[in-house]
Amino acid sequence: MKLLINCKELVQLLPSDVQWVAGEEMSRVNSLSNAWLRITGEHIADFGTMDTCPTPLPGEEVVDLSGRMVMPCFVDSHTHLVFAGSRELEFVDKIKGLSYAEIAAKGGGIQNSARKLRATSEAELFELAMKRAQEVISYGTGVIEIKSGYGLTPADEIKMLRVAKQIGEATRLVVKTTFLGAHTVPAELKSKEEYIEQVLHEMIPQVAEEGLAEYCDVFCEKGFFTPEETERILQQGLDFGLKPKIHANQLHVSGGVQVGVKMGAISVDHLESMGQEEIDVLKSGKTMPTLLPGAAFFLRMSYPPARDMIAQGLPVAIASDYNPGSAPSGNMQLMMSLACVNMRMTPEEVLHATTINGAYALELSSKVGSIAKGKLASLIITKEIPSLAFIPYSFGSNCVERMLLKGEWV
Ligand SMILES: N=CN[C@@H](CCC(=O)O)C(=O)O
Ligand SMILES: [Zn+2]
Repeated sequence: MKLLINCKELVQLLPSDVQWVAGEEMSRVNSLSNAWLRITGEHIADFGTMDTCPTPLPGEEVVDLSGRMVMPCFVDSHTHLVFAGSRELEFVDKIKGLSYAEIAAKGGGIQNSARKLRATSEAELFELAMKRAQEVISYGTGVIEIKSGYGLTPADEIKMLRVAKQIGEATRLVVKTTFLGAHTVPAELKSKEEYIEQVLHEMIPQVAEEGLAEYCDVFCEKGFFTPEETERILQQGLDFGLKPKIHANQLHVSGGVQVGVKMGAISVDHLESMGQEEIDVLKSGKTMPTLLPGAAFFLRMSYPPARDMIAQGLPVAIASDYNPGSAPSGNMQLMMSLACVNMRMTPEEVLHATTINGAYALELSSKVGSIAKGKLASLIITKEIPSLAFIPYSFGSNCVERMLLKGEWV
């Protein structure tokens, strides 16, 4: 048991039955000043203001957090954390003027990561991913989604998902895994149809049988997979118990949002290219629009229209998209800063987007994403900072002093 006392503020109090926070509501965050919080096992047992602070129980660890805020951990609902090697030479190509599509066309991009991943053993991949996992924890992440998609063969996709699962076993992170075989067509195959057949009839059944993923994702984009192909793949996923997610509308208005909502996708992610029609479609469904400001920043693309979406009553989640090509950072505090500066979201809005709305995108709203009795005690203890707004304001700094994951210090 642990009793945190003299907390400057408990930030983001929301009952466990709140699934997401949308529209105007995103601008308000419930907090409690000068507070205590008790942890029993992995969970938040209770909390209140210091005038009601209970007497510590025998053997209970009491921690004085004067000056520090306590917040729910970040929920990073979209990452490609398992990868081999880096792609900084492509970064230099981009600086010199090549586009994402041009780099992909000359064998770079996802193909480059696939070559590197196939040449890396499961044990090495695990070591690399563990370092990244530890780094993102130090920046406040406690729940993370990890995709496959750099293997592009049955064996290598399976290898990636096994490593992703191992990260959940070797750390106190909550890990959710997503099969993204349809990330691109591997260079060695002549026809896309041949690869789609492999995804449908070899990869999805095997991933499902081994229980390696909960979600199935497709890169729905010109030059990658069409909306019709996306639907076929996601339907096969559904038939095998994998729920849909989509990489949608990153480079073009791709039709991905429409397919996602039609298929009941848990989230559609990226959304750099959006029109009113896509916003209207999202309003008609329960799919979480997930914005990835790190990718827009790194690829120097226009940002998703977060203000329009929120003004029209939608929720939005923010995730890092941590990957070696388009977003080589898993720092969710930096994502908050990018969202505030480039999408004009307020600190309160980005807090909802990186906690409870990310939790919805992983079907975990009743377990994480806010401070509530019974939720997991996966919490950020900040440094001595003046306010919530200081976190996105002080971009590039780490405002996290310590992390508690599932009730334990890490
Ligand atoms: N857009 C597709 N997939 C990744 C990037 C993949 C890569 O360049 O390695 C993304 O989410 O941005
Ligand atoms: Zn991605």
